[in-house]
Amino acid sequence: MILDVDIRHRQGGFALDACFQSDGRLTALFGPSGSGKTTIVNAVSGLVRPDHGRIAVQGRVLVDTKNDIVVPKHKRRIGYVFQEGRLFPHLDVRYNLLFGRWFTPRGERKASFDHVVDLLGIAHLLDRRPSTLSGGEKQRVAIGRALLADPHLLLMDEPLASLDEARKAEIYPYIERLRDEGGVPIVLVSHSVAEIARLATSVVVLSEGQVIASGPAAEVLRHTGFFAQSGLTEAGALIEARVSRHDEAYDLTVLQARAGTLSVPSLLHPVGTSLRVCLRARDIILSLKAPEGMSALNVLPGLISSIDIGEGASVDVQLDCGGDPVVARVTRKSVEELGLRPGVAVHAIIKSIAFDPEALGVTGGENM
Ligand SMILES: Nc1ncnc2c1ncn2[C@@H]1O[C@H](COP(=O)(O)OP(=O)(O)OP(=O)(O)O)[C@@H](O)[C@H]1O
Repeated sequence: MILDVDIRHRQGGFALDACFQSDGRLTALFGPSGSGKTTIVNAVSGLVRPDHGRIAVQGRVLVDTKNDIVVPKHKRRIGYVFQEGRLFPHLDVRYNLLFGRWFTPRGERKASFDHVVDLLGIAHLLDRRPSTLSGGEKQRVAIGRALLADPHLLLMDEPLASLDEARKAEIYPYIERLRDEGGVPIVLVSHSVAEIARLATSVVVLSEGQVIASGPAAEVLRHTGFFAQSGLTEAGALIEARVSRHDEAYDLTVLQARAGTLSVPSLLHPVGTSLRVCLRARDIILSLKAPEGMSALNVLPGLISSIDIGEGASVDVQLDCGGDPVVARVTRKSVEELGLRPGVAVHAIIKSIAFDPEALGVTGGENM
């Protein structure tokens, strides 16, 4: 197990009671403001000492209050990347990066400087001072500095929150590479379901200091009810698809998933690239018959596997489309009127516009 957390902690009027395990290469902690994400991250890094409980990282116990174990912060080998990079302004990028190693025992310095620099695409920045870097570049250097300390876990507390959408889009591919090739598991605090849909392999959802869901990203994200307080509109199914061809005449790219073929606005990824696609539940409508005379390009036949009835007018209809899970958020009224129930064959109709290039991530193939 990469991360095993079972802690209780009180601060002011707030009570945290969090229990979850994660084996993911990138675990996202999601929840509304004040739900306890930073408190958990601080307890793992050693900035906060939980009142009760246990924390283990890669099998190594960092906190076990029953047995009076509290490993000091500097011995935990946890990398931390803050919202604002916190680089040393008087050192150039090279020395900021090298600073990361100083606290790691010599025999345990395994991360290769050149590999980390290459992974994060910062070779051309090595002689520059932080004040001359863009926000995204600063964050890449901050991530590099943390990695060069050979951490057992990398904590990222909303590392992209201060960046605009364009800068975020620039840095996502580096986080994907880090997840797939970096060799260090990551915990990412995020407010954005779109970001989680793109990056996470596991998700922990918090609400008022409690864990309300945790598990593989594809499993958690397709239950939109977990995201009711914020991010409901972005939740949906994660599926893997390969670029099968580019249709230049119509500026479209055709993807092949187990569920069927999907046409999306033209992508730059070469044929054969494996992509993670988020099919947002709110962008899908269901039809009992194969639609005709419709402008929607993407129609996936499937069988209803279950219906999640929660509070309110909407429900999640979970489908099995050729082995890919797909979820549609529809009204309870439609469920009744169409006679939807498990086992019924339907067609999921997805508007081409539902494929947001920002929600498409390159996947190493084992990240779902
Ligand atoms: N030192 C403290 N003393 C008292 N209360 C605190 C302290 N630090 C945090 N809190 C409270 O604990 C709760 C959880 O805070 P935390 O920062 O973990 O939430 P969060 O989910 O990370 O929120 P955000 O997304 O806004 O960063 C909040 O209600 C906060 O006001």
